[in-house]
Amino acid sequence: MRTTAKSSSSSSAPRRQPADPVLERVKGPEDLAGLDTAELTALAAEIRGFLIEKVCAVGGHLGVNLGVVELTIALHRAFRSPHDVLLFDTGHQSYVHKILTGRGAGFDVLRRNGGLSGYPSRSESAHDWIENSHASTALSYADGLAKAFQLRGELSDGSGDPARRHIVPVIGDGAMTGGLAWEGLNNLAGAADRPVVIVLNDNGRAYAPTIGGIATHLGGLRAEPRAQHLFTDLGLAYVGPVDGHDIAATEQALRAAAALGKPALVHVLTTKGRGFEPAECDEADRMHAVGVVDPHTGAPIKPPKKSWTEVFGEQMSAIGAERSDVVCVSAAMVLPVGLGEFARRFPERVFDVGIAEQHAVCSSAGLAAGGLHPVVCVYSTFLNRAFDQVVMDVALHKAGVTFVLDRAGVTGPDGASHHGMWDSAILSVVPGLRLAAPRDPARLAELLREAVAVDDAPTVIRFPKAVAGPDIEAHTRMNGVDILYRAAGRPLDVLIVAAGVTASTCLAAAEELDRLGIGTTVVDPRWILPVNPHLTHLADRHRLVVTVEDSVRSAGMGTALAQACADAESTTPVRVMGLPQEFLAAGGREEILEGAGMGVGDVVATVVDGLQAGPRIALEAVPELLEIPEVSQVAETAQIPGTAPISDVTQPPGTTTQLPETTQLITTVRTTNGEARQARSSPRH
Ligand SMILES: Cc1ncc(C[n+]2csc(CCOP(=O)(O)OP(=O)(O)O)c2C)c(N)n1
Ligand SMILES: CC(=O)[C@@H](O)[C@H](O)COP(=O)(O)O
Ligand SMILES: [Mg+2]
Repeated sequence: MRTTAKSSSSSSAPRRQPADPVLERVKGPEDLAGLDTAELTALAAEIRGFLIEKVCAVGGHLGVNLGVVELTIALHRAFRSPHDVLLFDTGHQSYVHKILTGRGAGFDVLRRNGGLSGYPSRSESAHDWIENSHASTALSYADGLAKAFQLRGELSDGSGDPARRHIVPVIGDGAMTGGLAWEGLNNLAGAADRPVVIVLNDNGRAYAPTIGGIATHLGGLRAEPRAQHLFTDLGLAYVGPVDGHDIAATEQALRAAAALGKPALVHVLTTKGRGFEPAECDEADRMHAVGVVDPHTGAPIKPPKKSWTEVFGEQMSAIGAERSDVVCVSAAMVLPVGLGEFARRFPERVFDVGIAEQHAVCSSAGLAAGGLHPVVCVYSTFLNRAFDQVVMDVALHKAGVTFVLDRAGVTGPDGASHHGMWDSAILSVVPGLRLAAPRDPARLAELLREAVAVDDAPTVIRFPKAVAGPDIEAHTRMNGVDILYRAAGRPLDVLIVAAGVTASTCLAAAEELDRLGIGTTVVDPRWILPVNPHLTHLADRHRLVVTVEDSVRSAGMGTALAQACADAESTTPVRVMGLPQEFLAAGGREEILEGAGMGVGDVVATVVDGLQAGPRIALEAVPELLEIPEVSQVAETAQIPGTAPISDVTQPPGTTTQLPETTQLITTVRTTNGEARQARSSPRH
């Protein structure tokens, strides 16, 4: 079957709603059955108007969903969800599905804390079988479900038995560039007795036009549907290509595929951004996803401030001009990761490999072996997929590959799957790997250059989805550790170790702690993993260490430092602050950080609590403390302009830090000859 794409009548503003909107009559997918052709056409227009109005107001995946309006209506007419299983790959195109399954009212709080998720969500609806957002998974889910339903006698066999279920994964052409999709396809195609209806939503783009042989092949099928094609060669029935904006034709194709009783692929052609002129004309990505934008022009409402992504893009471009051996690798996200300028200036040195993070990493090991220095630019959450390649193909081979992880830490509206909170944990176990977290734009520039200078190990730079704040100058740098704050005239009560952008929170906390009379030192190790050995020396000099990082606290910089301190027989307690080992919901970045106990007040409270709970030494009882040689060494190197050197603020004999409560008075100290010794002092009341 072949249909011709209708020309789109696009608008640049929400359409006026008719007096008796069809959409209001559609409370669930079952209400679609009774609609005639004119009503279905009106419904599609109303849904488009709804999407433009709502998504422009709150932000979200606009162009993506405008492209699947008719396809989603056809899917819900051809199949009986949730009895039949609709699986939206990546899940960013599920807005129309949400509208048709009774969730339209939630769009005012789309992607907000407690609001409607931007992706399928099982807690929202029985119509959502999976809650994905990482691409290329739907065919594997479909394969597993088909096997389960077959064993349970529930899988459709094409006979039309209403008790049996169809499984219908909907996957984009971009997602088809991911290796996992082909692993799923291989299994589906090899099981002639497990009919699954694969819907390939081909709009020719991921963000940018889809790359590689698959894209070429799909383009060939668009031009000449009767051409030899690999889907039938693999064993799948092929239906299409069909105009995905023609509801009747698409529904008919879906029904035909379902009746075959064997695995089939329906090739549906759609236009990303369909019906909204600013999106249809947007060369970059057809307004794939937007912030809050004008519903008429598509222009951002607030002029965006310079983001970490932009700072990185500028620096990367400058490095590209300095070093002809530096190349960049992106997994279908050249513009979102900030490589636009680099790509414009050095097009031959940017490789878009498709949505293929594993391949991005492994092929970068090849680029390094070939004498280049690759910089792999991905969102933090998507690196999870390529962990094995980081370990085996980069680290084991001592390949000089730099990873730049955008969207590290709390991201915000995309919710649980998109927070880049696992990178430090998984990378902390990779031998030889160095991980840096810049606290400000100047450090990003500096660390990126340090990273690309390493040619015998993986290096990683992580930064968040946020506005890049002002530079925070250090008072001094000691053995690679930046000393950001040292309370003048106060004892060495607490060492706060700030990872990357948590520096500003820690500095605000230090000022508050100063008001409480607590002697605080704030340092930024810049390279947060592996642990800089100097940190354990600094830890030794303080009564308490508090580490702060915007990644999961159970394994990262803090736990590594605690372990290093224990290995060095330091008795200074280490309190680790970071994100809980939980899936964090959507919301504003600051809101989520506060909710996770990562605010200024939380740092202050942790310090106060730690000092109250930890060991206290009245120094007259332990005169050896003052003889520890490193103290004077620290004093030599650590003088901070405008503040006292660290040795000057070490407590003189006979003094104690003024904290309000009675505390434990036994501790182990290291003496000048390196012995660990238990020291007792009399309680202070
Ligand atoms: C593993 C992974 N890498 C990157 C992304 C980011 N991403 C989201 S949508 C998208 C493009 C998807 O293209 P396609 O599957 O064709 O869907 P379309 O947006 O065109 O409907 C990308 C790269 C992702 N979600 N998952
Ligand atoms: C679906 C997906 O993974 C991307 O579209 C992602 O939502 C983009 O996130 P940003 O908006 O942070 O670029
Ligand atoms: Mg696509």
